[in-house]
Amino acid sequence: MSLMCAILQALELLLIRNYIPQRSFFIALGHDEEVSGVNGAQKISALLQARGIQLAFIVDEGSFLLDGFIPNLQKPFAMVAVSEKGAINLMLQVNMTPGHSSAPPKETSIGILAAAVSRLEQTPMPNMFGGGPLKMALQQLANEFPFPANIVLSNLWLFQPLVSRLMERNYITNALVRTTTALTMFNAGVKVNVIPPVAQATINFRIHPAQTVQEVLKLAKDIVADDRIQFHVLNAFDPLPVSPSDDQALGYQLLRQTIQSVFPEVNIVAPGTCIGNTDSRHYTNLTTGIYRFNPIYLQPQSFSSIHGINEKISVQAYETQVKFIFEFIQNADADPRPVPHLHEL
Ligand SMILES: CCCCCCCCCCCCCCCCCC(=O)N[C@@H](Cc1ccccc1)C(=O)O
Repeated sequence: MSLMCAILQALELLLIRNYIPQRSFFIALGHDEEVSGVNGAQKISALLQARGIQLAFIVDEGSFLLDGFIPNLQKPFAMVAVSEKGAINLMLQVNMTPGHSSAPPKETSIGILAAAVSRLEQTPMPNMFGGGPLKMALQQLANEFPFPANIVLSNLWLFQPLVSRLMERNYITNALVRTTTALTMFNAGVKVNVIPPVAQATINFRIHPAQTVQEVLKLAKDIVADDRIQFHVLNAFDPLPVSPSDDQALGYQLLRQTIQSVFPEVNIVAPGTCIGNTDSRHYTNLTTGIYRFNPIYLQPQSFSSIHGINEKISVQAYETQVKFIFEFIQNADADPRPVPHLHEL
């Protein structure tokens, strides 16, 4: 929400200064991002496609200036998400004969389903470290760590098994190395003394970039391993393609340039994966350059306030968001050629 306001406020500032852009900019603000974007972003994207429009790149929310997410890394760094996890909303259902609770059968629909979802929760999907942009990000960050972490991260060919295990230790970095399994809904029973005929549970999987919907469904079926349980895929999509982040990648380099100008204290801009989903996934038909970055600092302690209690942004952080968008639009307008990244010796 704050990013949307910052975009509008930055545009207002540009208008006040009579700014006339050289290239075309499209501002697409969907009204239903939090409930899938099907009637907003998806329709906007279809309309632009019907008008024959191709985009150089797009920028959306989804990643931040990260501060304190990796132990021993003292300084914050900017993570521009060049990919986004896929997702499956899977409904499991058990149908059993209803009856009087005074003489219950050995197993009920609730018991069977509870055991199945518990097996899913207790059996994490495989650790896929090395199969997405994360490895590249850690290699770029290596020199920011003190000894011996710098040596470990510079030699992932040797230490990959160790680092992949360390990433599992907290639930946020864990989400970067595997498909996550979240039990989000459970419905069964309407009366205290009736054995319910139907029990339903919904599981929200977020798919690691190195896996597909079909692979995750197969793993889930193998874990559940109970023919009495029906699988209903409510909706699903594969992880998003990885957008370029090399020296020629216009959108990525413009973000890097603007981050270095607005946040001079940040040394590293690294590519990453967005663990949530954004409206940007509806625009893959218009560009191969999709970048997710919100120019604010995020600390682990404020992560739980996203979609949680007391979600907030400081006035100063909001002002910096506006400044970032204001500069970014002008940087993107200045020169169509990418700004090369200067490697330090
Ligand atoms: C090298 C270590 C780095 C540590 C990385 C830490 C990353 C922490 C940042 C993660 C924040 C992710 C927030 C993404 C915003 C997503 C917005 C959102 O909530 N979208 C909904 C969209 C949706 C999708 C499908 C149905 C309904 C809504 C979502 O649930 O993903």
